[in-house]
Amino acid sequence: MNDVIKQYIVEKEPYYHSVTDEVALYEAAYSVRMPMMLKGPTGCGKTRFVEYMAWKLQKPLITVACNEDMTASDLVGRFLLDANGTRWQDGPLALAARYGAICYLDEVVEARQDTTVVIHPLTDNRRVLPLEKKGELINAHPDFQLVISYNPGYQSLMKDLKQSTKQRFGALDFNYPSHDIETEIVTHEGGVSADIADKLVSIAERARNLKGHGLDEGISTRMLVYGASLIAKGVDPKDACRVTLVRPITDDPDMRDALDAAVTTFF
Ligand SMILES: Nc1ncnc2c1ncn2[C@@H]1O[C@H](COP(=O)(O)OP(=O)(O)OP(=O)(O)O)[C@@H](O)[C@H]1O
Repeated sequence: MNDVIKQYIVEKEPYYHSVTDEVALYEAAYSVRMPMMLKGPTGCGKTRFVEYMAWKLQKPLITVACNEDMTASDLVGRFLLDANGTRWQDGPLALAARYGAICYLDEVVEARQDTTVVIHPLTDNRRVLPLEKKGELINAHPDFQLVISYNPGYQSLMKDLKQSTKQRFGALDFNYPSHDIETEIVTHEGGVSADIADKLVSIAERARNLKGHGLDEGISTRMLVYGASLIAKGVDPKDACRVTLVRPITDDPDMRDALDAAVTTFF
């Protein structure tokens, strides 16, 4: 394997608790190098899943957190000026395509429209990435795969992937895990007892019922792990819940009261 890409190998097995058959489905998709879309709310395990899969498949993983200022050049690369003149620097997508990594574009819908143009020829049978400024066409390495994440809750008509983009991907649905699995995850990741984790998950379940009734998004597994990690450090559970579960998610006083009530039911 090329030295440039070696640093992106996931050395240690990431902790990932599977939820259904997503591991087998992803393996099958990777075996035919199908571009994949991981759909689901924030903090429900999509990034951890792709890290785990990269480790399992022993393929390097290059992750890009997309944002609205991101341009196609940020993905593809650009000429840099240094003491010796100009030199080309591959962007993360070019690196992955050239040397054979899994490239994970987190929340690609946030990026500007011109970025979707560059992923199109990579995600059909051409599997090429044109570096227009450099005048080069990269034929993707056989190990290359593109994975994107997509949060259906955030999309509006103004900002969504076009059908011509969506239809280039296979998709896996993610959601908050079932009560027992989420309890195991919070126990493991947060370093608390199963009893405490169980209470945190129960609070989240109540809050998730408020989604669409005052809350835009549910309390995520990530937030529960944060809460657990404060409790594991000796913070009073009620305070830990306020800091990690209630305050970040809403400023609405009525919603905060409703969430506080859920916290006091369990702690
Ligand atoms: N199935 C799971 N197995 C192990 N850990 C999990 C799982 N689901 C969630 N987690 C925990 O929740 C945290 C957040 O998950 P992750 O970062 O994968 O979310 P995400 O869906 O990628 O969020 P975002 O869309 O905001 O990037 C992880 O760091 C991990 O601690």
